[in-house]
Amino acid sequence: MRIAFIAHDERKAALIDLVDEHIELLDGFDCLATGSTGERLEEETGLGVERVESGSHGGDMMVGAAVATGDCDGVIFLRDPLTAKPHEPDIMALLRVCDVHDVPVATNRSSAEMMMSHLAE
Ligand SMILES: O=C(CO)COP(=O)(O)O
Repeated sequence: MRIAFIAHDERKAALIDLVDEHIELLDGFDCLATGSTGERLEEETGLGVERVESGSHGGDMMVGAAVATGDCDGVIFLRDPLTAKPHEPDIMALLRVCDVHDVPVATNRSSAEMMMSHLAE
């Protein structure tokens, strides 16, 4: 099971909380994350992740490529819904490729919790 984690700066604390709460479950998974999200997850939760570029530098597209090639089984992407991002097209492309390949993608804490509960079963 390979899961990708991404959070915009305003949502990183929420993602860290979520990962912390499910750290035992996640330890058994292969985890992928965009640059600063991965750095903070490693430092603040101890979760081992494969880090790709920051979202603003192509990281969302790298996660999208993993989805397209069947190398990613789920994406937790806590987006900031209140701030426009210069790399919005990359974000939309990632969400689209998840839909194209029917890979679950959670974009807020509640849906991410549901994905975690499902993975725990
Ligand atoms: O910008 C991002 C997602 O669009 C996330 O990138 P970082 O994890 O490097 O902050």
